[in-house]
Amino acid sequence: MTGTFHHRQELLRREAEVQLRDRPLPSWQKRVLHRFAAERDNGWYPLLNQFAPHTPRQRPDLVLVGRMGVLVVLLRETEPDWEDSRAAFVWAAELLAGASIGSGMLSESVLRTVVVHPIEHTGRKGRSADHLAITEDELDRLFKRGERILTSDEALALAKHLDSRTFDLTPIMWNSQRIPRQRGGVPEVLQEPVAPSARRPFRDWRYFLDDAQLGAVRRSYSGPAQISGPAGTGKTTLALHRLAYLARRGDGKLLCTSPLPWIPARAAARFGRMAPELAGQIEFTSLHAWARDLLAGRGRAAEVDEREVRRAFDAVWSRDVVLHGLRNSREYWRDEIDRVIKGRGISSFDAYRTVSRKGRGGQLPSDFRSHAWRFYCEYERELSERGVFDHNDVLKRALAELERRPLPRQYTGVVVDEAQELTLIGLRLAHAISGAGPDQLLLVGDGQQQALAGGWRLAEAGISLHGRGEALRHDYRNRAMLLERASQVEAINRFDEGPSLPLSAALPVRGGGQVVEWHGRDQERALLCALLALDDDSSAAVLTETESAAEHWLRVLRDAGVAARELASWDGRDTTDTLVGTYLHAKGSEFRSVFLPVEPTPPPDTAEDRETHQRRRLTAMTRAQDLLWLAHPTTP
Ligand SMILES: Nc1ncnc2c1ncn2[C@@H]1O[C@H](COP(=O)(O)OP(=O)(O)OP(=O)(O)O)[C@@H](O)[C@H]1O
Repeated sequence: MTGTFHHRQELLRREAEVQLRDRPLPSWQKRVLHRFAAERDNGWYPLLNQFAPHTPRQRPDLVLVGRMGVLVVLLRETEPDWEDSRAAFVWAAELLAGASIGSGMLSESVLRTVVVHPIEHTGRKGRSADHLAITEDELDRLFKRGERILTSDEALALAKHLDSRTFDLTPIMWNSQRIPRQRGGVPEVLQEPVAPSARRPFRDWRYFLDDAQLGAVRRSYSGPAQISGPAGTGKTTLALHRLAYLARRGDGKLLCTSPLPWIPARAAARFGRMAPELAGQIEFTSLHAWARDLLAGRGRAAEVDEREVRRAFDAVWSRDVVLHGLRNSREYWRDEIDRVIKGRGISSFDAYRTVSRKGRGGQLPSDFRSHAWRFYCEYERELSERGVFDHNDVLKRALAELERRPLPRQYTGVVVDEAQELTLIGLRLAHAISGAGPDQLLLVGDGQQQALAGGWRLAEAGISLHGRGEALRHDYRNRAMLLERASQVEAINRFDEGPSLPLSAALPVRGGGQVVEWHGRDQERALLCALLALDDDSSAAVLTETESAAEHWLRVLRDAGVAARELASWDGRDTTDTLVGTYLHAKGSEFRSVFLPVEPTPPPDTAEDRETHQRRRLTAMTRAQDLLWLAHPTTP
């Protein structure tokens, strides 16, 4: 078998020798081409640049399409400039744009740039941000390593697509007209976008996007833009692809940030699985960490002493008699200060008196604002007496610092994920970091998943979308049954900026799924049994409303011998441990199975607490891909 295989490869090599005999290529380049041509029976289709060996500097000499993707090959005696290798990549990527294969549109992640040097090359080899550099004797590496992204039919269809898009590339050793269609039909490469359907197999997000996603990845936005869409519709996926797209078209830095501190690390883990070579060009950091680093870099105090801040608040709270009477919730008044007064940068009672408090409760007496303002002033006094500042102060100071002295070098682009959780000050800071120029700011979010108090409008931060908003619709995460169940949660969207869709309007890409509505007495036993019955490779999470319930379940799981870890500190890397954490910390994550036990907390007693609870519950439910387990304990 092996002998026959090598014999066949030798025949192909010789055939290639004959075909390329009259091309004025240096002999080492011919050897490389012969080697590539010999891989045809393994489903590799080479396309040679018709100008080779006088290929323009910023073009590939060869493009090779196979099941492992598309190789953009530069045959060079010396190391090319990074601009040349990137430009060759972008040239091939533009030819590929719009190629729809089977179940989706191909993303640029199927392309890799390879620089092949003659054997005597002594310069740098190996992987860099822009390409892999090898010598001709190492070509086997290209064929033997890597995962299969495409079927053979798809590879052929893609090779034909490239052939049809340019006269610069010519097939070697294969001919689009002559290779017969294989039985079962070669998928057509369509120019028309095709919406994904449940009938198609589920594909890898790194290589396949839908037309709405790909359109937004490649679109040129003349100013700030927004991506919205219900849970699981691929907003973060799109944002990561866009970061890669922008990174490949320039050498500037990009920033991927979020008001929720754990989101950027999880996004970075995903990006690393998609385009590790570009990771150095993108900063993944929370907005607070970014602000702190800016201040520290400019010699300004920036560390928040959380414990002392809590003490300052508690001191005022313990003295208060009025606010307790209006609403006896420490969290509510903490939010009023953090999210409404300081979070909006309000610095006078007059401004506070008239500010809109959308979603913050209408039943409070009209003079509550003067009490809340006094409370806030006392809190500020406590902070200054203790010589500390809180997270809002860090954002405010960073904003003032940027106004005083802008960044020496602007980011090429800034993506803010979970943008609905920003405070107004946070939004202003993000805008100040990015600037308002073309492609500089992309806000990604979903108002139906808003978990923290908000209530601002983009215009208050000087941002205007002017129609630069897209809403995604196809849910790639939640199987149909789960989506249907989660859509029953009445989660009100208070973040009504740009286009948006409720979860009930999302279209599931994958059918089926399992929703278990457990009724019974012994919730712990039932949950453990269901968890232990999962397949070994099933990622799972137990999600709770409160921190204390999360701690409880972590203990229960560990006591039962289940490998479990805290969700709050999880960075998104693959793990076989069951993750346990709050609904809030579940943002930016997903699991095959999600368990939602019930906890002994009194139900929310105000309309806005109920709203927040519903939005958080919707977020928690939509973390599940295949199985959603919901507890309904019966009292003894
Ligand atoms: N075009 C696609 N093809 C295949 N899988 C996709 C596609 N787009 C997204 N996915 C997958 O769908 C899941 C949800 O994507 P993502 O996390 O980007 O959604 P999201 O809209 O940001 O979700 P949420 O708002 O709930 O956090 C992920 O597993 C992602 O890999």
